[in-house]
Amino acid sequence: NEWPTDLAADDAVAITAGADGSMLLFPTIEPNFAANNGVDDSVNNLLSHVGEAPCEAGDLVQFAGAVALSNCPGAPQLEFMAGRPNKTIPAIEGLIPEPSDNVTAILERFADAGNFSPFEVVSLLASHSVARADKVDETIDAAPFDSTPFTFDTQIFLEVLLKGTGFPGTGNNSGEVMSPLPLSSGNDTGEMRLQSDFELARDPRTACFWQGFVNQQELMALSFKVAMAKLAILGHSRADLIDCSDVVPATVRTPVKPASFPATKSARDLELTSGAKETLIPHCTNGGQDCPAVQFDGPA
Ligand code: HEM
Ligand SMILES: [Ca+2]
Repeated sequence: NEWPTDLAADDAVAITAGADGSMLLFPTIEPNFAANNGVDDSVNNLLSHVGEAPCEAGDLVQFAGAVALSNCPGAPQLEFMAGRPNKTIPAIEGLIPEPSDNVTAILERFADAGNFSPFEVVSLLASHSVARADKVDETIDAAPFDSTPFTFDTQIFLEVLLKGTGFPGTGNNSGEVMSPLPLSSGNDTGEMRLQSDFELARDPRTACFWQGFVNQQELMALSFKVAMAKLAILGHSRADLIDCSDVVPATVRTPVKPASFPATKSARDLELTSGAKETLIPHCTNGGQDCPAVQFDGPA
């Protein structure tokens, strides 16, 4: 867990006061909450900068996330608003969604935290395109969620739709379900799939948004940027902050390849659900299905 983007989200969602840096200010409390498991590397990495940075911890968390992301091809250049005041008490445990939570709980949590829509929740999960897990399965380190963990692309949205075939490392971990690419080879642990990603990709409330991002790089990156701008200022009023986006580096320009099926996979492995049913064709001139028969008896 090396990416401050994860920290940026965890720090923001645990709103008792929002994106406030409390994760850095209480480094022995919040990073130990179960849902923040794995964020310790990012916190340790940033802690040494708390005193030296010309801003408060909350700003540092969001800024570090934006800078980290700029190293990933395909990522949007995030907005950075500065001026979050420091916080004096840690967040309450239980506010960050767990990978074992169901879709209802996840959507309710995001709606409650910042009025996020199901579309915005799916947009934020583009982050899992550049994510690896250390703590879900303690027997493996840096297990990626898609096959391109250094590229901010739409592979995550495609790969989570594939039929799961096995577990990397060990099975039976809380919040983990079978992934389509579980085989390990040398330092490649095999792909890990979170139960929460699996369910969001298949639930009628979110499946269409999830599928809709596959191979829609621009739409995905822009939607993520917009949702992140909202997440980053949770608990703060935009008017109280100063737009310092100019200090966020431009994203590396390496081109991003279109989404593609990993070797051995094809459209046959897709598990597509949608709330949509085949179009009903009207039977009657009033657009409905029930009207008197239009058959008349006669010689013909
Ligand atoms: C449905 C809500 C979410 C759940 C249940 C969830 C769950 C997780 C879990 C369990 C991990 C692995 C941690 C580890 O074992 O090291 C992880 C990693 C990560 N998540 Fe999420 N997450 C959610 C939403 C988000 C959001 C909103 C963001 C950012 C906008 C985000 C960004 C990341 C990143 C960047 C990592 C990888 C960290 C690394 O590679 O070091 N996640 N997530
Ligand atoms: Ca990726």
